[in-house]
Amino acid sequence: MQPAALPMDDRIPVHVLTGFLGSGKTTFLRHLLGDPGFSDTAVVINEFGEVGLDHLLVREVSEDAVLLSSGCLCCAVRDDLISTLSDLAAMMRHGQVPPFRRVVIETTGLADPAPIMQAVMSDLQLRRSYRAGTVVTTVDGVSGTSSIAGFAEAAQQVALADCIVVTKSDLVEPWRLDALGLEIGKINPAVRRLVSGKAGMPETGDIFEQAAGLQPRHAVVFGVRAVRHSAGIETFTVDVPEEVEWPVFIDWLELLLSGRGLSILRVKGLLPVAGDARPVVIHGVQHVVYPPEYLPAWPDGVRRGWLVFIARDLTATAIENSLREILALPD
Ligand SMILES: Nc1nc2c(ncn2[C@@H]2O[C@H](COP(=O)(O)OP(=O)(O)OP(=O)(O)O)[C@@H](O)[C@H]2O)c(=O)[nH]1
Repeated sequence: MQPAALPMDDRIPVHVLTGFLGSGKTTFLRHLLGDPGFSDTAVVINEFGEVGLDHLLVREVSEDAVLLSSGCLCCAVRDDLISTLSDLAAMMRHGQVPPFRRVVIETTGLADPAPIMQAVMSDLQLRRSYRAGTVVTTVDGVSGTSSIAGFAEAAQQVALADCIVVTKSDLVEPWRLDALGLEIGKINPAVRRLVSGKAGMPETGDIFEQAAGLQPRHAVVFGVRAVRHSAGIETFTVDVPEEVEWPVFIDWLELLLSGRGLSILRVKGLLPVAGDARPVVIHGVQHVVYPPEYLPAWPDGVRRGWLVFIARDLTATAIENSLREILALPD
């Protein structure tokens, strides 16, 4: 006798997009949201740092991004995540947000995805509306091997992935990608692996599940106050109130990351640059400074820059003083 078919689970899947600091989560998420099949996606972004940048970049492709003051999802603000998801479900029921068919949580670069999933799925109320989805982990093609070897967080993100996207393939030789693939295989042998790069992003249709629908999307963003995370990693923000000369700044940043890239895991922010009215988006990941990008306008119309650093075993004061000196910033 054939077993009876299981009833369809029509609850909304909650997917987690994770990956180590600067590995390309937001870039990949923007690529996903640019696919019409993902337009009915609610996005929850959790940032590690005093000021959020990712939601500004995601808003470029998903207009309804909202910033919530919060902390790291895997260790500090699980209750906020639960109430956000519960509010979203209620708002959808009441027609206050466009209907969505999936939720994607972009974690911080240091998050452990397990407690995030567990928090969602162990809440009886939430389980009525949501089911556990897929964990997708971005692994940096440039620095992935050293991050996996040096940071338990990076290895854990690989271990728990259902799908891994190796990013930045345009920046590394194929043999290095193969070597990284071997490292990934040692931790998570069965995982599905995709490769992406600026020149060619992977087909995204079924990355979480078969995408469907063309509804408007809705995004909710978590921001974070300064917190101390594991393994001596700290985050701090330097305000840049005055415009800066680009050549002076970029020389300073390149010098800093080439010398201290092992300690400075991530730097990002918005900069007011002389001769350009737009906010210049700064990205540095370990030793690498990425080409600047631009936002069309300043958030809230205020031309005021800031840089968030995520660093290990490095005093914030040293960097702040050096930046203030080079940019002639007030104390
Ligand atoms: N050349 C190249 N650059 C990339 C690629 N993916 C991401 N980047 C760049 O890498 C930098 C960091 O990318 P993000 O998408 O912000 O990384 P993230 O994982 O969201 O960063 P955090 O949220 O701070 O952990 C940015 O300058 C991106 O433009 C890629 O495939 N190729």
